[in-house]
Amino acid sequence: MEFPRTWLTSHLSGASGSLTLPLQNKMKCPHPPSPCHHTGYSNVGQEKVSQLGLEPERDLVVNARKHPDVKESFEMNNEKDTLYYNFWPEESDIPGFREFMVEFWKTCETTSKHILEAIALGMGLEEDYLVKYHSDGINQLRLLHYPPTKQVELETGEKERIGAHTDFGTLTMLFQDSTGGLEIEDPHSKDRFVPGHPIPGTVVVNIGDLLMRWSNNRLKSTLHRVRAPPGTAQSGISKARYSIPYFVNPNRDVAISCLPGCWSPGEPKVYDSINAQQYIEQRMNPTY
Ligand SMILES: O=C(O)CCC(=O)C(=O)O
Ligand SMILES: [Fe+2]
Repeated sequence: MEFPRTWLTSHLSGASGSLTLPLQNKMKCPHPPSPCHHTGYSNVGQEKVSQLGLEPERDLVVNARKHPDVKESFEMNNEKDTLYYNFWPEESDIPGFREFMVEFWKTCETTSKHILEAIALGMGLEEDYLVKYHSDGINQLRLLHYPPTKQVELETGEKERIGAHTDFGTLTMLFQDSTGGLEIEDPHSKDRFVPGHPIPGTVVVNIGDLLMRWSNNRLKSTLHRVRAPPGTAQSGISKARYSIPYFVNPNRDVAISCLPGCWSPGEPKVYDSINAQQYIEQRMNPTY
């Protein structure tokens, strides 16, 4: 999918500017301790993204957390969300940031609805079939900054920018800068990751777990991660990376059950029905 290049450049650099604020300013809007209230600023080492919410063993979670992701982030939800409301930096520290982000969030929401319409049509459903389950706008915009890190530590996996995971919700629109390092697992070959090279002016669209469940595995939520950028860093220190995922999620009360047309006696339902919010919270819990 193509976005106007100037729009993308100004949003990537403009929004990411908030992460270059001094730490004491960023800490005026800290992420609360609850993993599910996923808004505000998280410093390097606070979050560990993984697949672990799918496995009950607590010691695995504790182990994974010994190698936290080398990234900092600022997350915001719909301004109208009264459950998991937003935390903002002080206006005087970064004038216009809040207004800018709210507009950015809305532009992404409009675009996401077009993508949902296209997917519904492609699956032989009414154009608004999926959009109507997304009317509350439970979407999240996330600014990510991966600071410069020793290249060798990223190459060996001793440190991770973001560990291998699938996204939780319906779909993700991912804006990335030109640094590289995003890798996607080949759906036909387990553990083989291929680079998701940045293409100027485009946004990567990931299918999330809930859409995979909805579609009875016809649409796949692929594992992805961020490792060392390609090429050799002369200094031994890899470049910083900035990216902005926009996570599109169903309304909290939606029961995700196999979509009409995605199952038959010859193609039985793979998943039980699950509540959208319950699934997302199960995945969020081990991350903080
Ligand atoms: O930085 C990236 O490109 C990937 C981010 C990501 O996968 C996520 O936040 O879920
Ligand atoms: Fe992701």
